[in-house]
Amino acid sequence: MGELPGIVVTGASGRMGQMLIRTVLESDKARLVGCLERPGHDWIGRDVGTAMGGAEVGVTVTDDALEAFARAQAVLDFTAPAATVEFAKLAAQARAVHVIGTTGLAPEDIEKIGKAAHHAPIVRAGNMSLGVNLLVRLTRQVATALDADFDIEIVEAHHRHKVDAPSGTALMLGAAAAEGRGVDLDTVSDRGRDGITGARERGHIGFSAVRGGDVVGEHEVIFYGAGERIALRHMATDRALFARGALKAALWAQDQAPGEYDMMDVLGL
Ligand SMILES: NC(=O)c1ccc[n+]([C@@H]2O[C@H](COP(=O)([O-])OP(=O)(O)OC[C@H]3O[C@@H](n4cnc5c(N)ncnc54)[C@H](O)[C@@H]3O)[C@@H](O)[C@H]2O)c1
Ligand SMILES: O=C(O)C1=N[C@H](C(=O)O)CCC1
Repeated sequence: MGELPGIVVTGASGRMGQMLIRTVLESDKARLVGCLERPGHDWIGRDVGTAMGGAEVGVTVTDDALEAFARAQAVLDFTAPAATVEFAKLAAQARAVHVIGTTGLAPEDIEKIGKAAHHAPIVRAGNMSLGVNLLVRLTRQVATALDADFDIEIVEAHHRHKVDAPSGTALMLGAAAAEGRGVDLDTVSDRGRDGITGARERGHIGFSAVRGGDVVGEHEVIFYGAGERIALRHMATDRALFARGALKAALWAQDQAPGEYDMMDVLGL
């Protein structure tokens, strides 16, 4: 049997970074070959196992992305938009699979990532869980079945540290609802209502973001009709869910041609 695929985790000290490192270390299908943090971070030069408060694992945290990617088959990246755009370029250069969980990407970031995908497979999703990706499918299906007599509202809740809103997942759900209705999300999106907003517009899709405490991630799509309502809901209770999905994506993409993929492709939904 050949060597197991080597994985680099970016944003090693982050909430997701640490979860990804644990998931790779516990896996019998992959091995951890590198960990990245931003320049100047106090984990640089330390063994990542001891930096996380445990035993040594023989992987030193670095800020040299290209050197680390050159030793890897895949990069698991849950960091921040500017870092992810740079990592897409470098992972493509190293011909390594790039799994992107980072949310809050601007359209121009996504365009740059698309260019990098000409050289290596990139799997990008605002949510790596099976349940949420199934919820996306169900949302599209319900939105196709119901007309604009039903008002669609998407409500999401996350921990107090989250920096982007609406969440990447909420945007995936909104895109699915818009697709089901055959409309363009950008033209029907209602975000951040405040003040004298006027009555709700028929056919619009509303977004509300709640932030607080240690909520891992909750999403609800509600179709409000006259005298009835339908609610589709997902609750994540453990970040390991996203890390397992990311590793699954990295292993799946080893056999794929360069290009852009999402979790629907990975999960075969
Ligand atoms: N797709 C999913 O399933 C999913 C799940 C959870 C979180 N996320 C997303 O993942 C991202 C990270 O979330 P988090 O809660 O772990 O955030 P976090 O702030 O805890 O971690 C981000 C880490 O990235 C590091 N970082 C930033 N710039 C860097 C650079 N240039 N080089 C190396 N490291 C760098 C930071 O130092 C930090 O350690 C967010 O965009 C979040 O929305 C996605
Ligand atoms: O903790 C976060 O941040 C999460 N971000 C993703 C999103 O924006 O949807 C997925 C859920 C957790």
